[in-house]
Amino acid sequence: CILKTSFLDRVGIQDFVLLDETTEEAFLSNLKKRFSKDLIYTYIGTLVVSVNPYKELDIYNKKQMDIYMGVNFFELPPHIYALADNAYHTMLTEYNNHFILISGESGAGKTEASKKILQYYAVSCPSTTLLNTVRDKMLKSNPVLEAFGNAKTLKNDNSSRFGKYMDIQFDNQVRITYRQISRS
Ligand SMILES: Nc1ncnc2c1ncn2[C@@H]1O[C@H](COP(=O)(O)OP(=O)(O)OP(=O)(O)O)[C@@H](O)[C@H]1O
Repeated sequence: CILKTSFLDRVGIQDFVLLDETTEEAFLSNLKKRFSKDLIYTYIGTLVVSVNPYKELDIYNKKQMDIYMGVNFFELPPHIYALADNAYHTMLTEYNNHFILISGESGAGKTEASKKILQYYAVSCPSTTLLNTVRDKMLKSNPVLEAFGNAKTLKNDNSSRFGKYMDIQFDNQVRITYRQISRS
């Protein structure tokens, strides 16, 4: 069971900050060790390093979302949901804007990561029937954007041929009220 495996995530070092040696070899060896056990996420403090698994992992579901909801960032094994949850809850406590910057080479998994984050917010944020429309639009806009803006390249069969800036706004009851996507 993946859920159990996640809890018992003891393969390699979960946070590169804790590596004894700060060499490229030690970094890559830790990443490789974790990747061989399908542990694609590793922290560097509050950064998340993600390696594209190129296969479906059973770590993106409602059960996993519930586990990460409202839990301290470092209490559970590294996950993109922990990052999303941390940004959301820091926004609530600090009353200011937050951004998640996703970067990496073509095919690294940036688009997929952004979708996982959106899905997390769609499921975990409070909602109403009216606001569900915003949520649905938020999730359903991706295939349309990809249909027009993606193309097959040597590196990625579904490569985004545009930069993406997503703006998600919340009302005073921290419900998603608006989402805007800008392309460049
Ligand atoms: N977390 C993941 N789990 C399973 N497969 C993934 C994951 N992330 C990426 N992939 C696979 O890798 C492919 C490429 O990922 P993605 O399109 O997100 O890369 P990208 O970094 O956005 O690339 P580009 O810069 O070219 O747009 C996806 O179509 C998907 O098949």
